[in-house]
Amino acid sequence: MNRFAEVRTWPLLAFALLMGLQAIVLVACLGGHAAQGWLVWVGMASLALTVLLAVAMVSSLSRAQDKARLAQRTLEEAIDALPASVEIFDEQDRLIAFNRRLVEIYPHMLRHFQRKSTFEDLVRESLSRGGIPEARGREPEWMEERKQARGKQVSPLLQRVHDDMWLRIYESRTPSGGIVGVRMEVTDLIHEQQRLAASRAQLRATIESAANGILTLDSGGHVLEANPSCEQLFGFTASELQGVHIGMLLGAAMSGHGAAVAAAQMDPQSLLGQPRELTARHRSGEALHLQLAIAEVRTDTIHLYVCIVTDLTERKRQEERLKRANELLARQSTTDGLTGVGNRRLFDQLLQQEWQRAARSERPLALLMVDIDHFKQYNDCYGHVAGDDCLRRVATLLRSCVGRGGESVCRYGGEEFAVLLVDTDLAGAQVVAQRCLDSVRLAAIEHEGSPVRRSVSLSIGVAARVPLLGEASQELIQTADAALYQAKQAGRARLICQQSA
Ligand SMILES: Nc1nc2c(ncn2[C@@H]2O[C@H](COP(=O)(O)OP(=O)(O)OP(=O)(O)O)[C@@H](O)[C@H]2O)c(=O)[nH]1
Repeated sequence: MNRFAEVRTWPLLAFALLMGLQAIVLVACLGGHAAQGWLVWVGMASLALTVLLAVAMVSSLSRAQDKARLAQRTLEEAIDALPASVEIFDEQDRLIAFNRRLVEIYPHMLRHFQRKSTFEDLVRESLSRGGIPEARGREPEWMEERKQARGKQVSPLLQRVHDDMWLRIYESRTPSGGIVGVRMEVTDLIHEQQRLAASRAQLRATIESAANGILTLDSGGHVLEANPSCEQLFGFTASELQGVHIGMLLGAAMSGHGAAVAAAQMDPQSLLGQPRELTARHRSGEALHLQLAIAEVRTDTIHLYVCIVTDLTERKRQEERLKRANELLARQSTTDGLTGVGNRRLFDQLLQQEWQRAARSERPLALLMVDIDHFKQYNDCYGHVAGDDCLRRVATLLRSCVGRGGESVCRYGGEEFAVLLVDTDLAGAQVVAQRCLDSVRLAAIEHEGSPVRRSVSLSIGVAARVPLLGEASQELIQTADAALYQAKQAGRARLICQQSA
């Protein structure tokens, strides 16, 4: 229904009736009934009514025209106010109407729009100006394709025009065979899409070439994507990894029930926060040491996790090797190379450390200064190589006598050993010293040149005390040394105990 130009039919019917009545009157008059006065009156009345009706119809027509003009102006203004361009072509594809936006999009084409040009003329003009970049170099073919598709497109056309402006073009055919076209400018949208595509490509390239493994997980912790580093790290292809739960991947260092429990407990949400170190297994079964950092990505429509996996396996191996080398170095730096017991440096450290500990705890600390008797004669008699061997044997015997792994036996210098006994008073130290004497005696290491007896013997000076805070540890050494001197003086192969002052 046309809301703007409503035409009423009853005035036309009334007009026709009145005209008929007048015709009847006219026929009656001409037929000799002129004398009939009432007939004249009827004729005049119907004439007057006809005139009134005609006047009413003319004014109604004029009002209808005003209404129609108003409606058309409203329509034109509304179409002009649209943010999209509107163009209407008749059935011969001639432009018959367009709005202001079309001129804004193609200001250089105004002259052609006003001339009621055909669509083909307009497109040719655009092509001649190079206004359609996608057609450059193949204008005739492009024109043909465009004509073929004209008004038949199922989805809108996306077209780049002058000044890198992008348009989305909707075309539809009207029932009378014309075409209505609507062009919406989508330059901002396309530029945004281009920027997005560029940054997506950049991100993809970064992920693909990253040295770290990168995994994306769904909200339940299942792998969505894995980069090549991840494939290399775990020995599985990206498609094999897809759908695998993160717990299965990282809890693989365990086996059996433990692994299943760990997998179930490994909720990505619980892994958020500081990067953490985890163990896993390569497809080959090789143990992996990994660092895992997880970030959450949550928008209105997306909820996923991005995991950065760093392979620490080689670094851990190197650290382990370095640790072992350092331990060896530390052991070597405190071990006597000949006998394998502690060296003088270790003895100094131990004495200092235990002296202070004993002072703090007010517990006694004992020291045995052990010297092989007439060792010069031993060397002279059996040679230095045998002398070295004798030193090794005595060191081993001493270690076996002190207990606690014998770690407190140190070579003090030459053929002299020092034995530090923690938490041991003079009586306890005496027992240990006697054990040492007996042990060497029982070993019966031949010593032809000894004036004491025909086997190796020891002289031991024993000292013990509860140290006072701030007191120097040298005091203990001096006392033990003095006791050793006394043992030598008294004929060797014996021990002398001396309570430290
Ligand atoms: N084979 C060997 N001999 C050593 C080593 N260190 C020191 N000596 C020897 O030990 C001997 C110590 O001799 P002295 O200090 O005279 O003492 P001693 O002969 O044992 O006499 P007393 O201690 O008085 O019983 C020296 O001949 C040193 O050369 C060593 O590492 N290997």
